[in-house]
Amino acid sequence: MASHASNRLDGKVAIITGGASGIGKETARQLANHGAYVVIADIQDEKGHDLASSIGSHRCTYIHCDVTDEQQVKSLVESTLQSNGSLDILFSNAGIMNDSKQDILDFDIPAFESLFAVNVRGMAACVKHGARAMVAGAIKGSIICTASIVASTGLETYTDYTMSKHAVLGLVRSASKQLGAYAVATPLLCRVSGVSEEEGERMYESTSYMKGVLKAKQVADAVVFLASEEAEFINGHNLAVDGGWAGMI
Ligand SMILES: NC(=O)c1ccc[n+]([C@@H]2O[C@H](COP(=O)([O-])OP(=O)(O)OC[C@H]3O[C@@H](n4cnc5c(N)ncnc54)[C@H](O)[C@@H]3O)[C@@H](O)[C@H]2O)c1
Repeated sequence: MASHASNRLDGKVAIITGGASGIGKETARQLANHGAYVVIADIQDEKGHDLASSIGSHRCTYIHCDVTDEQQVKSLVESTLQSNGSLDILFSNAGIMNDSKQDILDFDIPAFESLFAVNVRGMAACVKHGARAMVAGAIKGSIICTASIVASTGLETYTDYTMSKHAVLGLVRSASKQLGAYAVATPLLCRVSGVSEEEGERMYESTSYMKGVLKAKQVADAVVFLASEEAEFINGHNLAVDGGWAGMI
């Protein structure tokens, strides 16, 4: 069982989509360590259940939720409210990349549609139902979406992924205007990878403007900050956790 790092998020209830792996998994641990009750939502049931039990049933649970299905997203929010009485933090993080390079000359439209179903439609469904719950319950909550550095720039490849992350930025910018007084909505970092973690780290180290490479924990730390009272007046902001990369291009 993980140790309790602080009470910064005591009494807060969080949903993390795509919480069974990678950035979502690390964030689940961090939010729980800071005192939040965490609902991990994912389609990888075994990994999700294992993670929830390693964090501890008093601080975490797993719910199967495919974000491409709006009904499942709605039920996820409803059951979180029913079981925990609140929804204070929504980390909308589930996202995928296609295996193919998706160069525009060989653009695979069905693959693009499947990717958009998760990265864009799923993200919008989560923000919609999370925001509805917060507005209805007069909850001063935080909605945080994982975007990408490719939300602000183009790539030679992965056109569909790049398009989807631009869309996340548009979603957050619009939602933050509409929800204004109620929500903090912040897209986070991204880098593109089709290689192993170690290979990726070596690759990205050469493009980094800082010593070392970006780790999931550093993104999770930013989420903890955005979800905390200290970030109360941050709204509609595109926080780049990228060692200064985006500012240099
Ligand atoms: N890894 C990176 O370098 C990086 C960098 C920046 C941003 N991102 C973005 O971060 C987010 C998390 O990615 P990651 O790198 O941790 O990848 P990951 O594959 O480790 O985690 C993504 C999780 O999303 C889940 N998921 C996929 N489809 C889903 C669906 N339909 N419904 C619910 N859950 C679903 C997966 O099962 C997985 O557990 C994504 O939005 C990704 O685009 C990744």
